[in-house]
Amino acid sequence: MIKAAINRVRNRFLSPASKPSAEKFNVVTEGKGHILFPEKETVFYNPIQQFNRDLSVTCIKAWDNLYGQPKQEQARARKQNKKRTSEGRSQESSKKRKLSDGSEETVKHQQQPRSYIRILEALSATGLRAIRYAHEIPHVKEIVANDLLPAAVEAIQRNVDHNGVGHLVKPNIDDANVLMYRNKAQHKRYHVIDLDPYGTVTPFVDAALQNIEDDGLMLVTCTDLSVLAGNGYPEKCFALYGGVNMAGHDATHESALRLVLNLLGQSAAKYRKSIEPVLSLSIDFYVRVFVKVRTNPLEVKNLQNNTMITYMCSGCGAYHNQRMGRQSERETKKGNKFVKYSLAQGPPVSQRCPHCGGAHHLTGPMYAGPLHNKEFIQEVLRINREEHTDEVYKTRKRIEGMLTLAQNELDTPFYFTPNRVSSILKFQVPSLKTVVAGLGSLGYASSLTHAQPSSLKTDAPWDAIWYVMKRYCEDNKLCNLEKMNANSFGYKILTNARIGRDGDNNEKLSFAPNDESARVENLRKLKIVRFQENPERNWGPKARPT
Ligand SMILES: C[S@@+](CC[C@H](N)C(=O)[O-])C[C@H]1O[C@@H](n2cnc3c(N)ncnc32)[C@H](O)[C@@H]1O
Ligand SMILES: [Zn+2]
Repeated sequence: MIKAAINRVRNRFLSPASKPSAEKFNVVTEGKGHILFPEKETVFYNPIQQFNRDLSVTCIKAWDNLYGQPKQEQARARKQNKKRTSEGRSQESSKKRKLSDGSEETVKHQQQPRSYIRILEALSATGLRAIRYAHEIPHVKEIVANDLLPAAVEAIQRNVDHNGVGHLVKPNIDDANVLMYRNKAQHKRYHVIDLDPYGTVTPFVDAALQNIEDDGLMLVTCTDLSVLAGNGYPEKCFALYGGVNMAGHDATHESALRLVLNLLGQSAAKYRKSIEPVLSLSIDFYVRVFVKVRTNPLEVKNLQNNTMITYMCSGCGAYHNQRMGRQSERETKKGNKFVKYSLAQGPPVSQRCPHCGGAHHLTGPMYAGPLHNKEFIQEVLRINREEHTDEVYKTRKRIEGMLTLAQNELDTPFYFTPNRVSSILKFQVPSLKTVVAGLGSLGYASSLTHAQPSSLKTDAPWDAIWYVMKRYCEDNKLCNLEKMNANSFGYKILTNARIGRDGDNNEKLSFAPNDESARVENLRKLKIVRFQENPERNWGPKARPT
């Protein structure tokens, strides 16, 4: 039936006699793929997304090395053991080899990794991504490049032919959900599912989660940042993602990531599956998350505790996270350990912010756990450094920069921008290293974030952040209370006697360089490339072609 549909499309748009000739088209090369473009653009292609595609190639390779191949090997070993046991032979998988001096050497049998990876690119447009996966990722067995539009599938077929990857890439015309549910019915699963839609991914999540192999990698883009990170559509954000973003706050881009992960985690739980984010990035005008999915009812029980709501002060930006549930390890009378799940207690804050008196806004629920798996990032960075070149991977430096930042991020949710908090207190912003040193002297860790330049993640509570900022202002005689409006949030913070009441902190606080500030400074000195070089004019999300 699918073949018939493709043939229909092929016959309609591309008669067999009219084999594509490159002269009729402009050729665009990206990575190792070459795409033929008709002069009149009818199918979606955005060159700015090369970063997304370069990164995705590298991440799938990392997934293959860390999880895919080891799992294949385990399965193979299990199969071999079963076979040997049933044949009553020795478990040793080795052979004797005669050496020239007549002695014997034991040779371990090393199996070469076989091609096994099945990839589904559910929303493929030109097929460029699928074609690049075919050219650039080892151990690929099959890639389905699917799109709903006949013109897109015609382009995919043309590009597959032009690239000579017909043995790997299968163009398919279908609604992505219909295709994934049909696959499910036929017990056909994919190791990697890539969802790169216009706008939100929400309509495709349920089907994809049911169509992925255990321990498979799901790659998800959302470009609807006006909803996920803007301040105009809280109701739409809630409807699509089951939570509200931190509108107007510097950390709204991280809350966008956490909302997408919330959607994935909540949806997966319905099918007794859990997600593990291995890399979650806020990039230019979109978010891209990479999650490992597995059937694991025990892990699903952690979802409640791994979900939080966040109270965000509309005055000074202080935030307070509250997990939706509690869990603790207990022991039965017989000494058997078990986990007790219970209700969270609250509210953890009052209606008004204790620092500035501003109103608390409720945001979330959203994902509360770590955004990345550091081992995974390390492998992506290794591949990027050792196996890729600038010639093919034009965004290689940016991958290095962004992932180095991500790798060094603290796991604690959100961040603040010293620039913003200084403007609330109305004094000139201290350097990042000064703020980090101050927090470090009180025993708190800090890091940069990939999501926002000149911003700090810290495990310090807001009491400590405001205390450090206030003391810096006082010690350097920068405060100008007389000139401040007594109703302003800054004035209220500077005159708030509660902040810094802890005498211990008063003595410990120092802005002299320390290990924390040295670590953050070293990272800043790496001259990290966060933004894509030479973006084209008016670059950004692209509209659907008409
Ligand atoms: C943003 S583009 C994909 C870009 C592509 N992944 C790349 O890297 O260049 C989104 C594509 O999804 C297709 N699409 C939209 N809704 C769909 C659906 N329900 N099923 C299948 N394809 C769909 C559109 O025709 C469009 O080609
Ligand atoms: Zn406040």
